[in-house]
Amino acid sequence: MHLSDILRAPKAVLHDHLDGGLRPATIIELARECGYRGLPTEDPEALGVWFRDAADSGSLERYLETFAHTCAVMQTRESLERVAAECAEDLAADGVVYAEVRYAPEQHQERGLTLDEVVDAVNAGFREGERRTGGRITVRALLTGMRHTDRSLEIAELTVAHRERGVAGFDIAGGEIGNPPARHLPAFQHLRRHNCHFTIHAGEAVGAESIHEAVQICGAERIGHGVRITDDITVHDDGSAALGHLAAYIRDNRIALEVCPTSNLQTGAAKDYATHPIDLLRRLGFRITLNTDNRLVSGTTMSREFQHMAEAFGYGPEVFEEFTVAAVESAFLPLPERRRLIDEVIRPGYAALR
Ligand SMILES: O=c1[nH]cnc2c1ncn2[C@@H]1O[C@H](CO)[C@@H](O)[C@H]1O
Ligand SMILES: [Zn+2]
Repeated sequence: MHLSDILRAPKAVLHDHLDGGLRPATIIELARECGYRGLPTEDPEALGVWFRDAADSGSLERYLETFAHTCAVMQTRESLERVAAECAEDLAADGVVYAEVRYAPEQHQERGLTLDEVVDAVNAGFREGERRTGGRITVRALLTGMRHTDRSLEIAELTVAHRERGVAGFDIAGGEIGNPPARHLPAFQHLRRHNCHFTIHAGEAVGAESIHEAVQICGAERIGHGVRITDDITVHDDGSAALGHLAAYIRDNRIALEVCPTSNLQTGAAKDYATHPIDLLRRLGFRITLNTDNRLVSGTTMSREFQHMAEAFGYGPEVFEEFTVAAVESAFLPLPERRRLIDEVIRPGYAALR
């Protein structure tokens, strides 16, 4: 598949962090404006490389340390609005037609913004970005609670309060080790009581038990990463595979895995592209979606993830269409909107490539 076709192919991303995808030049400008002096360099190109290298650490904890620099410059209404608008523009330029972009509102209060002000600013930025791209992209926000803090119930309440205004659901993120999802049960119970969507980062730094807790104890509808579900799968020498009860449950209930290959290589959740579990899971029938996780921190785009997968597994447009349709089917959007995207944008977009 040619690069121009990969770029042109319609894409959907369910797992992209707002604070992991800033333009390096924007970080530098915002740092100057707000007086943040902690950046490792003021050269945009070098800064982009720095993020990728620093995050390429083999550990999720060290990967996450890099976010101190992006969050530091996202503390005002104007900066949040700008970053969100540019996020929508950059995704659209990469051929993304639908995006769920997540961030943790609690990390943007250092200069006195209320949680509602943070959410309103980011939403305004997304609407502005959609407008600038002529409506080529639809963006929804997911509000993230941080696993190591105790504000998840508050963020879940915020999600419910903003659900009619651009917020599609909730997530928890941050260091997985020592912060199991069930610690945030009151947040998930609140969301379920209010019929609100949520996904959970699980099975990235911790194995199948974290995925079990996320799905069976907390009620997650999708799993962020989830690649360590392979702990519950035995592959025999002849290539056949036996699924444990959890793996079978996830597959048989079509619970989407938000797979982010490049991020997994950086955090040590996978060794290399060629042995990344995405292909095994796909062949076994899991609902796979392909995602960026953090475009800046992982030095990636949706097109680059497509390219890596094409090189590693020979995937062509049929597989990318399958991933894209799977993503929209698992999107936190009303069914008619998902159907419209699939029938009017994604299917015709791939047909035009053939
Ligand atoms: O892959 C990941 N696993 C867990 N947490 C993450 C990942 N990527 C980003 N964040 C965390 O989510 C916060 C809100 O967007 C980020 O600040 C970062 O700490
Ligand atoms: Zn993530």
